[in-house]
Amino acid sequence: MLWLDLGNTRLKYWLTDDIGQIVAHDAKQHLQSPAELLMGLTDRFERYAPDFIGISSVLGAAINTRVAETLSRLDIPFEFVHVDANHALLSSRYDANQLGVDRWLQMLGAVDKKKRQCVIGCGTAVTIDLIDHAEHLGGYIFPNIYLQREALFSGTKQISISNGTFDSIDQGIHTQDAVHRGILLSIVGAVNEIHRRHPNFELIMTGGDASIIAQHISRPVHLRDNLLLGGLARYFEHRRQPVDE
Ligand SMILES: Nc1ncnc2c1ncn2[C@@H]1O[C@H](COP(=O)(O)OP(=O)(O)OP(=O)(O)O)[C@@H](O)[C@H]1O
Ligand SMILES: CC(C)(CO)[C@@H](O)C(=O)NCCC(=O)O
Ligand SMILES: [K+]
Repeated sequence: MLWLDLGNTRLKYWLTDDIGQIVAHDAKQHLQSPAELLMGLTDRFERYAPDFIGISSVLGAAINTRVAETLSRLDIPFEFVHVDANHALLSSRYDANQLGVDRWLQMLGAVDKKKRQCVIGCGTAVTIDLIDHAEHLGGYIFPNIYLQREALFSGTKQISISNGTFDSIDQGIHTQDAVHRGILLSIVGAVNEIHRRHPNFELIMTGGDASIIAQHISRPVHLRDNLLLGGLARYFEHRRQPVDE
């Protein structure tokens, strides 16, 4: 199977074998032209000869249409996932027309009907979603640390920080430190506050910046790579052989 994640910044793909093991994967910046990027990848995908392509896209109808046109040339069945607020494995109180399918799939990848869970996605946006025994209660969306830094850079005269590392939440005594530490604290502080408000929810973190953030959380955090991939696989697996759960 071939799995595609068309995110805000990057296109990711995974090829899995019959038992769900990843045999190839990559992530590429798509710079607003994912259909063109995909076009350049079709040779590679053809060589893999997957029997199905499952897709998560948060790029909107116009781009999805162009992606579908590109994939049609491959002669391999493909399907975009749509949020299902009444899914047997995960229901949701969120407006299903608005909920990003990447958030939903990350939750689907993590959901455990016996638990209370807080799924934190650390990609282009940071998302925090609460799930109570397989019911999505709602969540929060933040700009990630780099977007926050860009916002400060472009909205102020005296802050011209465009590089540096996010490695501490102690108070800074230079602009550079104050900016990086303030931004990191905004996310770390939010997660700690979520934990204070929902102490029985297990913290689960995924995405490229998960480890940068997790180090500063005062509670145990389960770092989960590829939650979205897990959600994609679960979604199509469940559809093939629906189980009564
Ligand atoms: N090779 C890499 N390229 C880009 N970002 C990376 C890389 N490795 C780690 N990161 C970190 O991952 C973060 C992005 O996380 P993630 O990969 O989950 O999302 P994304 O693919 O960039 O965003 P989206 O899924 O919304 O397109 C970046 O802010 C960056 O700090
Ligand atoms: C929040 C992001 C940007 C996270 O990638 C994505 O899931 C998205 O565009 N969502 C739409 C808005 C929403 O989820 O309510
Ligand atoms: K937008």
